[in-house]
Amino acid sequence: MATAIELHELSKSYGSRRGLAGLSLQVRTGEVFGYLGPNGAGKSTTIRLLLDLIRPTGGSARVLGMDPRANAVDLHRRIGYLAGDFVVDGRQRVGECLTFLGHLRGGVPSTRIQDLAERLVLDLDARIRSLSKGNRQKVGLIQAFMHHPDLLILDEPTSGLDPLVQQTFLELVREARGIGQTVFMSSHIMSEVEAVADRVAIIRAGELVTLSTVAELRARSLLQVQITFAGPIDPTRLRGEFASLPGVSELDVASAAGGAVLTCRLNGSPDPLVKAAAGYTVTGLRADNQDLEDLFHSYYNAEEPVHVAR
Ligand SMILES: Nc1ncnc2c1ncn2[C@@H]1O[C@H](COP(=O)(O)OP(=O)(O)OP(=O)(O)O)[C@@H](O)[C@H]1O
Repeated sequence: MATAIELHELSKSYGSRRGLAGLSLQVRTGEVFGYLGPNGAGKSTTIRLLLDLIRPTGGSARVLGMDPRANAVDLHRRIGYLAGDFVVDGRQRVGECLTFLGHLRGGVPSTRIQDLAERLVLDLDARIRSLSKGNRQKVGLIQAFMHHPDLLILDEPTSGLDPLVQQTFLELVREARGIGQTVFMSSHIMSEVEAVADRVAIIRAGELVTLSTVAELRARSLLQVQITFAGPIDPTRLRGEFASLPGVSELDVASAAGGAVLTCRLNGSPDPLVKAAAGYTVTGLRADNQDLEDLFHSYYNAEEPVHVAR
C-alpha cells in the first residue's frame, strides 16, 4: 500500500466553530510527515478524526487503507498514538503502566521497554504522578513506539522534552522510517520537524496552506543579501538602480568607509542582482537563506493560501 493516510475534503465543525474545513492530503507509506500550524489551526482535530475519537461533519479519511469509523479496533492495533494531552493513571509505576499498555497491544518484550527507557533516560520504577511534564511525555513516546506499529501518529511529540531527549526522539523517528514505519507528527515549531520530515504540510484555520518537501521550502525561502561596495559611490544612484531589479525587496543602502553597504531580500534568480553589482567594485558579499521559521510565520500570516503542491 503506497498511501498510509488519505484525507478527502475532510471537515469538522464544532457548532459554529470551524475545526477543519475540507482538507485533502495524502501521506505516503514509509515517509515522515510533519503537520504544522499555529495553535488552533486544526492539527489535533485532524488527528482525532484519523483515530475515530471524533466524527467528521464532512468528507472522508482512510488510514492504512481502512475507514477509521468502521475499523477502529483493527486500526488502533497497528497505530502508535501519542495524544497532545497524554494522560495515564498517576498511581502506577512507569514500568507497570508500560507493561499493561504493551499487553493491550498484543505483548511487548520487557527488553524493548527497558531499551527505550534507557535511551530516553526514564526511571521505570518511578510513580507516574511524581514525574515532571517532560518525563511523562517520555512515557507517552515509549508507549507509542514500543510495539513497532505500522503508523505512528504523534501530536506535538517534543512538547516538554529537553534538547538532548529531543535528539533521541529524532533518532527513534529515523529508525522507525528505516524499518518502513510511517510517521505523522504535528508541531507548531518548524525546527522540531525540519530535521526529520520528508514532507511538511502547513495548515491554518482548518485549511491547507502548503504541502511540500523541506528541501523545496528551503529553495522557496528568500535570500537575505548584503553587498559592500568600494567608494567613491553615490548611495542615491545605487538605491535607484538596485530597487528596480526583479525579485529585490526591502532595499537599504548605507554609506560606509567611503563606500556603501547595500542590503536587500532577494526572491528568485540572483542573476540580475549579480550583473548589476558587477558594474562596481565589490569588496564584500553575503547571502543567507531566510530562516525557515520566518518563512513559516509568513505562511501563517498570509492573507490567502500561498501555494499547494502535490
Ligand atoms: N471540543 C471542541 N469544542 C469547540 N471547539 C473546538 C473543540 N476542539 C477544537 N475546537 C476548535 O477547533 C479549532 C482547531 O482546534 P485544534 O485543537 O484542532 O487545533 P490545534 O492545531 O491542534 O491547536 P493546538 O496546537 O492549540 O492544540 C480551534 O479553533 C479550536 O478552538
